[in-house]
Amino acid sequence: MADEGEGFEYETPKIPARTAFRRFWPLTKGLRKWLLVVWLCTVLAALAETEAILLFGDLTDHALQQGSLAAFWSPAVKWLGIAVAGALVAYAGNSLAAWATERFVMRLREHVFDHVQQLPPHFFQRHRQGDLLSRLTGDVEAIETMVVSGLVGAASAAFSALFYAVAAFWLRWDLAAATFVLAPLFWLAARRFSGSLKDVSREGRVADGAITSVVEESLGNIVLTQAYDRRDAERRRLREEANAWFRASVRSTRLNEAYEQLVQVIETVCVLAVIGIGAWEISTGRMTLGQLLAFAAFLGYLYPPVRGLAQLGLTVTAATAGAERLIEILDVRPSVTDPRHRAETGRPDGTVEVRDVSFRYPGAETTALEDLSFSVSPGELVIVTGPSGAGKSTVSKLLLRFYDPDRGEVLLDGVPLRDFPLARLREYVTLLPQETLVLHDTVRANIACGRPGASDQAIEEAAKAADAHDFVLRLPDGYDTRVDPHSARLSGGQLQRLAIARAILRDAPVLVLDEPTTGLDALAARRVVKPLRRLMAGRTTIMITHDLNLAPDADRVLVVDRGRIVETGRHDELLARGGAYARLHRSQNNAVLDTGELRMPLWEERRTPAPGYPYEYGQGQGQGQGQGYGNGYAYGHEAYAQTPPAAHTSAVHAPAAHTPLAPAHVPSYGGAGHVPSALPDGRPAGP
Ligand SMILES: Nc1ncnc2c1ncn2[C@@H]1O[C@H](COP(=O)(O)OP(=O)(O)OP(=O)(O)O)[C@@H](O)[C@H]1O
Repeated sequence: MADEGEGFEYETPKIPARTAFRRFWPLTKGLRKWLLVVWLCTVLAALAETEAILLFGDLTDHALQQGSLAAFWSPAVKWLGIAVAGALVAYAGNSLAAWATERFVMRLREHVFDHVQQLPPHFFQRHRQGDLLSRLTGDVEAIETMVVSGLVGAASAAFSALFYAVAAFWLRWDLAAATFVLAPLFWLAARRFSGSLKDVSREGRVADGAITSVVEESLGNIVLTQAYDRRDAERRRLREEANAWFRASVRSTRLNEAYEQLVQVIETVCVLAVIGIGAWEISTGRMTLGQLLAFAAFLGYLYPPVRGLAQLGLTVTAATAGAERLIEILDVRPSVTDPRHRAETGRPDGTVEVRDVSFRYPGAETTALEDLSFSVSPGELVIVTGPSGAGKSTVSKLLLRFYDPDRGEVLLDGVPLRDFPLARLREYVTLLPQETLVLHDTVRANIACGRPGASDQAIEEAAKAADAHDFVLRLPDGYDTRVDPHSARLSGGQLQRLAIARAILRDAPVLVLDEPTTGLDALAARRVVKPLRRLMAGRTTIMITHDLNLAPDADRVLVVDRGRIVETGRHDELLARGGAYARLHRSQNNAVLDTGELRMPLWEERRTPAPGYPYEYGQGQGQGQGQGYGNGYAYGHEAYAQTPPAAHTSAVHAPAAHTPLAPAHVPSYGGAGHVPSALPDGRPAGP
């Protein structure tokens, strides 16, 4: 198994061809009988060729040398019949071989792809995507040349070589023996070249992966490239990798060509030896010209398989370099697997408990989480916040069971997550990740992937609940409009609303939201709040976020720092405490103030005012001054429905001198002046 604990780069293992072959041979299961048929076709084709050669000798001696047309017809008809039968057999054999090899390639690719899809997040952070692509394409094909074509080719070549050799011996054993003395020269030549060829193939495969990576990364970063005019730098990066590939490719061609030419020379020596001995035999009357030509023809047929065997050795050696790269991936074990004894549970209520959890990423030096404990009751909203690198996203990875904790346990309805079948667990716990994940497919398919097989009506209802229906209908083909991850058709906020629709359709009892508003501008962030609320309603929600605008809604806020919970409580309690949370909140609000007018309406009042807290909150009931703001106001608006209005109606204190949002603006936002008159540390909020 690849050691994940050693560091951040994996070392490609060096593997002998035999080990690589054994590793992939099991994938030929079900194809082997067809490979046998292919081999039989090759044997039959070789038999047909042999018969044709013998008929050629017969024709030379009887029809040509004696000038007899009568002696021509019978062998000619036989020859033609054999040629047609041989052609049919060769056609069937080659077609079947192509079918079997392509099936193998598909099977191998699926096998590796399946495996890669189970690998933990850190694997993808440590491997370049382009390199993985090249392994799934070029390297997979290289293995085919070793396992399927290689094997069938070797078996066919070995049979043909043996067969023609026997035929040559049968025709003239002494002449055959003389030529066979030279046969080991082929083997020596192949041996001489194989080591260098393996090295150069390895370099070529690595360079190929690097080129794909550079192209992939560069295209992914095209905006940065163009905006900063990094074309030269990117070209240089490509050229560096391409140079490595160029050198490996030229060296490989040179080696192959040198081997080819050397073999040609050896063959010429053999043919000259045969002609020399043959001329002497004919001069002494021990051989006819027909026999000599037939013998030479056998040699002509014998050399390709002998050469092929040696060449195949080289091909297999080169393919081993690809096999090494695939085995390296296949040896990385998924960090979590399905349990042996599955918990028999129905749909959980959604009680989540994180119990004394510690966790360190494979290969990392420090722990990401340390003795973390908290629990969430069904339907509760818990916000996990903290500074960057505190371990917030790691919590989400453990809740989704991308990893198991090193110590402690994560439980759902009292059952450890590791006892749930993975597929079932991911049905019960839905992740809404930070980056909006979009399939290259239609809008409909993008929503439906939340629940495969969902009806169109269910999809549209989910889209309506996510406030996506209207903009989807405005797309050129409505729900059948195709989108992709870099789609310019949809804004970040719209993509996020599609993701929310997908999560609504999935209807899991537990939701993990990882920074659901990060990366969105203020207006877009506001527009997703209402759909987010609909998504969270009635579900256990753990929201990981820096954005504390939703914190007043939370039943509890956990402040995580350096992998530990440093504070826990309700938003207002924590603010009143004036500790880590209050500092985080303050720093965020400073940033909010910096962004000026647009963000102001995002200021939100608490559900219950914190006594003694130096803030003064504005009201949030304003609705619908333009859609963006209307939704923004929903931040507070839906919360009001659940809490007595009196609790939310602190006076608006938004003096013009304190804020870029002058009083004149306040009414235009529906009176929602959530404007602090002073910062928590007592400084005035305005300039
Ligand atoms: N794949 C990884 N391998 C090793 N260490 C990692 C890996 N991913 C995260 N870490 C480390 O674990 C710690 C917690 O990371 P995490 O991503 O959970 O932080 P976070 O609070 O979500 O940060 P941010 O708010 O910036 O997203 C950090 O020190 C980080 O460097």
